[in-house]
Amino acid sequence: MSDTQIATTRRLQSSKVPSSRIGRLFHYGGLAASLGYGAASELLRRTTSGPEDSQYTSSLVMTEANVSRLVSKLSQMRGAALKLGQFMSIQDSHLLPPQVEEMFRRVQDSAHYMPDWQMEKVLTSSLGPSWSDYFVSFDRVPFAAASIGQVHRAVLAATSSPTGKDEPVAVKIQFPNIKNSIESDLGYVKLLLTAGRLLPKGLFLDRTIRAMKEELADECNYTREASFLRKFGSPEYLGHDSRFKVPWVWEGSTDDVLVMERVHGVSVGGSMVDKLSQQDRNDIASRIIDLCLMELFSFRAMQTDPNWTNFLWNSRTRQVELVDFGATREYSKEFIDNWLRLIQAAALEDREACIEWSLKLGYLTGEENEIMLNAHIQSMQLLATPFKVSTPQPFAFGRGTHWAKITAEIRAQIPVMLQHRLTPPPQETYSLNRKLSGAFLLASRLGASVDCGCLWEDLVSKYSFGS
Ligand SMILES: Nc1ncnc2c1ncn2[C@@H]1O[C@H](COP(=O)(O)OP(=O)(O)OP(=O)(O)O)[C@@H](O)[C@H]1O
Repeated sequence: MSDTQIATTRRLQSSKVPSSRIGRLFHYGGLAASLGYGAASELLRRTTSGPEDSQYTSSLVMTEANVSRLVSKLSQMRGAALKLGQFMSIQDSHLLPPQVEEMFRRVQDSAHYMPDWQMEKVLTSSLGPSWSDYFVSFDRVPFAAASIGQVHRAVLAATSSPTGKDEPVAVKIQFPNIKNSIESDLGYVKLLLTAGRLLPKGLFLDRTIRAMKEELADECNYTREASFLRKFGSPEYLGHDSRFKVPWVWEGSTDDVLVMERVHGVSVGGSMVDKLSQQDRNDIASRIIDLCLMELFSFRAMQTDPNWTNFLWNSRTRQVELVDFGATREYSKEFIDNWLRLIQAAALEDREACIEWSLKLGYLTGEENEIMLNAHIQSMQLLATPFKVSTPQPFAFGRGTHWAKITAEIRAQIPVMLQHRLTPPPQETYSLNRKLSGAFLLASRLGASVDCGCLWEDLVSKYSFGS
């Protein structure tokens, strides 16, 4: 097959990543012009003004042509633009109007990759002109493209590999200059999205964008990612836990090129789900929720991107293989102590304690009205439902279950909180909520039943508060 054929079958497109500031400015500027800026503003205002707005369901939504233009431009810009799509589509799903969600979903699906000469340039400057000597073979067409990089199949030569044998590896190569463009890209994307005055105030978009900026800067540092891969693979973390597999990292990896053991499982959220037995689905979901709890309360370091493609099921080894540690965050002991107290209070339906720990965490200022207090407490209690003593176990996720009703109820609280919120949620909760809701969503996708009460009890009984 030719490169083009391969790219087509994989839904990847080759296109030069605009790497200069001027180049990027030109791309965004051109996009705004092609959409007709005034029309775009009005369009976006109407489609992002939220469910309370009567125009929310209005027929004046983004036209198919405009959606396609945005999708293709944002996909080509990659970096911040694509990340924003991911961030919003996971974190704020059901908050954004369906057309905007659909746009982000399409941006996420339509990845591009660097042309060969640009990839060669990154590899040469990062690993040196003889970079290919490290490999027995190297597939020059990537098999996966992502927000800030692309991933190639290769075989690491025995002389370089940590096992002393030729080893199949995945080589993640970062797009050039991505890290230098974060700030300006996010600015342009925000401008395009909000066109000045558009999103509901409680979204605290500036705050969300600041959180994203920090996360993106971390994700552009593959050396940081490599250190978390090593940490999670160590015996103190998951090294001895046979339920999981964490790839090893080649020591020659750099800030821009990450070479790691290639794993062979398939995404747990994809179409393979239909082929799994109910027992396996329950087991996989249980492992993923347990992993979430271990990351939070035991490691205090969490891989916060709950994208399904980051959990791979290997039916031969019967392990959940974990990839993408770029979005790993660490949390202070104080934050985790307080957050655990809050969830415990919510699980016990103790309103006063819920307020107390929410104040400590900075969720509330103490000046909130009753409407906000009730919405906040109710949503925390709903979120804690799987862990409540009174909840029958195993807890069923998925369509038509109690959990489906709960998520609808949590969703109903969002516009209320957006309207009455006095302070943005604590910074840590952006990534934490994203991961937790992602894990529950995955359990729902798997239609799994999980004994969450047992997982929770086990955790609480082992946890020690304080330093
Ligand atoms: N070690 C590996 N073995 C096999 N496949 C891998 C490996 N690492 C990454 N991949 C594949 O490459 C894809 C993208 O990798 P990864 O998620 O690490 O990149 P990313 O830039 O952080 O992407 P995103 O921002 O979309 O999460 C993964 O979803 C997976 O399909």
